[in-house]
Amino acid sequence: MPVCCRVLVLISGNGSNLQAIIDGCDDNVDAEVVGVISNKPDAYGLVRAHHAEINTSCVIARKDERRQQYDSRLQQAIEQYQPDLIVLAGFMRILSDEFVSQYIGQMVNIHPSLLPKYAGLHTHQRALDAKDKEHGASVHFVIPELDAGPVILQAKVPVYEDDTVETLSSRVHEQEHAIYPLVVKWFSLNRLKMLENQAYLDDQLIGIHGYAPD
Ligand SMILES: Nc1nc2c(c(=O)[nH]1)N[C@@H](CN(C=O)c1ccc(C(=O)N[C@@H](CCC(=O)O)C(=O)O)cc1)CN2
Ligand SMILES: NCC(=O)N[C@@H]1O[C@H](COP(=O)([O-])[O-])[C@@H](O)[C@H]1O
Repeated sequence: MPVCCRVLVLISGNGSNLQAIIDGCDDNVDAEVVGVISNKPDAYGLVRAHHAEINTSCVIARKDERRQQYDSRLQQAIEQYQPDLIVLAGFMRILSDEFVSQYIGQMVNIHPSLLPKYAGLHTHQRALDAKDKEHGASVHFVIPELDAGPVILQAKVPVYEDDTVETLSSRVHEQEHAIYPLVVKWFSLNRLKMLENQAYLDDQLIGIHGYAPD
């Protein structure tokens, strides 16, 4: 029985969020990680995918390659997996506007801050420098503007006076691993409901016109 939601995960590094999503796609979730794409050949997330018997691809940036050229190769790799949901999980490349515009509503990202605070890089250090009392993680839809897409789910953590980037990022990571699998489940349930509604409408059209649209 094919799953309702085919999930493709893009990574650049350790893949702890990938692992949380793999572990979260259990019998209670009608979703499956069908592939992992990395822009770094030594990303440990590729090892995690191999252990889970998930197909992988590497799309490595070439010297002096324009962003659009890279994205075109990335798109070819993505299309092989025919995903319903594309999950950026520590994928450390800014994607071109035309590339992202093809996947609006189908591509999500996890960002280590309480967006709209601290878009971009080095978020934990920035929160410490600002002496913030709270920090966290955000899952958002990806749009061309960096880290500016509609937020789907956030998790907050306290910031302690003796925190370092290491202690704070570890506390944020724990919350990331809780919320990202929830977002995958939410997206899968929404897709299932959409497919059921479409089937209902097709049945109604057969009743009215004697046929369903192609
Ligand atoms: N068009 C978009 N692309 C990406 C988004 C987005 O919202 N819109 N989210 C990012 C993820 N991200 C933070 O969550 C992020 C990733 C990478 C960078 C960045 O500056 N990358 C540099 C290279 C850095 C490196 O190689 O270490 C770059 O691409 O030049 C900022 C934020 C994913 N893409
Ligand atoms: N701007 C993007 C960004 O910084 N993403 C961050 O990269 C880490 C990847 O960890 P992982 O490889 O262990 O999932 C995560 O903490 C994620 O929030």
